Amino acid sequence: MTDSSALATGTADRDLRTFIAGLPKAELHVHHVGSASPRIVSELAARHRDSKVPSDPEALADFFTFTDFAHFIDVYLSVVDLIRTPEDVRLLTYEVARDLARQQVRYAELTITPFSSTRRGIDESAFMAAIEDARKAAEAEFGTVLRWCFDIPGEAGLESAEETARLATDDRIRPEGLVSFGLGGPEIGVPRPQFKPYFDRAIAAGLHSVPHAGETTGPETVWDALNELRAERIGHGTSSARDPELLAHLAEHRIPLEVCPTSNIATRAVRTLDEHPIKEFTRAGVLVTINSDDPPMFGTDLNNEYAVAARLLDLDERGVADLAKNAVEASFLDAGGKSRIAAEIDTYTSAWLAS
Ligand SMILES: O=C(O)c1cccc(C(=O)CC[C@H]2O[C@@H](n3cnc4c(=O)[nH]cnc43)[C@H](O)[C@@H]2O)c1
Ligand SMILES: [Zn+2]
Repeated sequence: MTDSSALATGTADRDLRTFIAGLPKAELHVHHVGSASPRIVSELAARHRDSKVPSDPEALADFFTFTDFAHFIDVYLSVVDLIRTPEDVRLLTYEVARDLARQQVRYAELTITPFSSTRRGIDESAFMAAIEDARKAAEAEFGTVLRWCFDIPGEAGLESAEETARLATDDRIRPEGLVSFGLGGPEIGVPRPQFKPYFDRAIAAGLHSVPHAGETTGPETVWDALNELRAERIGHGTSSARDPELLAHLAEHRIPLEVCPTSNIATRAVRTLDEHPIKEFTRAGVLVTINSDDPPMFGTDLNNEYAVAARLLDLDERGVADLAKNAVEASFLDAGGKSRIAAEIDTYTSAWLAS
């Protein structure tokens, strides 16, 4: 783990970390390829030796040190290049689910960029079969429920938007686990409104709208995501803190932010953790959810992100449990699924506090 958590190592903090490790959780903003652990990356790099990605896990830590957001995307795409066959896709998905289950993640919405795989020659039906096979195996073997968000890699242009919308809305292709439609990649020079027709199609097909916005650009991008793409949650939304009217709107309309603190430092979207606007969000009454984004690439995991948030928001166990319940509330689970995980969080917290 990086020292991004900057937690003091006192007994109370160790206890809080132990509490977090056992707490049932939901993860709403985590990328498929960005979740490949050093072990998975090494295995894939060993399978595909012409790649520039190091197969030595130690060398990976250096490789995963980013100078800025553009450098991060460059490195990200070199890992995408390691996923070449349906078997690679299945391995990645299944192992990501195993890592989530180890952290007591009961439910995760995994952001997948199918365009990046289909344009590299993976057959679309084989791709969908691989993720679905891994999803069913993960639920049966680990008890972790996975759902998919298909995102447009914005910088790849409208061709990628068309392909992603087609894969997400064609009943003969779209996978059963698909619940939402997103937009990722760089924001600078990639205006959100151009993607409106694709989001309209996805929403008409029953998918939820969850674009990234305000990660590397200002609050106007978040407004565009709300007004043009009909966003129901915002990926990151970091720059919303600069616009009090926007914060009030997010709070009033219960539009959750998917906050990923360590990611924002690793990509240099925010300078230091102490400057992270998470406290402004909670103060304004915005529903904050805690997420890990691309955990191994950022030297973190979801448990560490909760510990970071607990420090920044000065939370005890009950406060952390409330954050975990925010994610359940903001998820696209049905009412029964939400109540089950929320009840599990309450039972776990009460037992912990009574012990
Ligand atoms: O796949 C391609 O061929 C391709 C061509 C041009 C551009 C792109 C992308 O921009 C891919 C971006 C990729 O990054 C993912 N991602 C992961 N973490 C984040 C994040 O914190 N913010 C934004 N995007 C992120 C995203 O899901 C895309 O798959 C691809
Ligand atoms: Zn993201």
